[in-house]
Amino acid sequence: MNTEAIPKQTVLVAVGVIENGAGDIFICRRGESQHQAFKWEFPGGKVETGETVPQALARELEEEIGIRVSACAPFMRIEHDYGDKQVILDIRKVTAFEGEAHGREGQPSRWVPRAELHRYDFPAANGAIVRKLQEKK
Ligand SMILES: Nc1nc2c([nH]c(=O)n2[C@H]2C[C@H](O)[C@@H](COP(=O)(O)OP(=O)(O)OP(=O)(O)O)O2)c(=O)[nH]1
Ligand SMILES: [Mg+2]
Repeated sequence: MNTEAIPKQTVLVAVGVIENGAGDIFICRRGESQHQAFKWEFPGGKVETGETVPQALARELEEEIGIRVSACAPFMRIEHDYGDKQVILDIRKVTAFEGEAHGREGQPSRWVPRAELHRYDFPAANGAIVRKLQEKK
């Protein structure tokens, strides 16, 4: 069978960049059974059928880190091919939320100063996000 002819699985992912009053960014570590296991990530997840990206982001951030998003704005969009999986990351800046962000599924999580983000091992697709967050304004 010619496997090259089979279209790769492509997933649309809603990703949240969450900042606190001190300018730190919230990140989580992916679990062992997940794609890109043990990498650090900006929380988020797959957009389900019938959902908009902001709806998916609000649902995922409630499920994964226990916050309620009241406003978000487009930040950037990245397409990346991991070989086994192709992802489209629709990254949104969370501009207003309620609740205390925490790893609600037992995953390690922390607030990190922007200037330290590059020290964390993120999935390959995230390089551009980290660079944009660290650009001098
Ligand atoms: N959430 C998130 N996913 C990312 C980032 N960078 C990156 O390449 N990804 C990839 C990894 C996964 O292939 C995909 C996200 O899927 P996910 O595993 O978070 O999806 P989900 O929350 O619906 O999780 P699951 O129930 O399927 O485990 O996007 C990132 O910063 N955050
Ligand atoms: Mg997820």
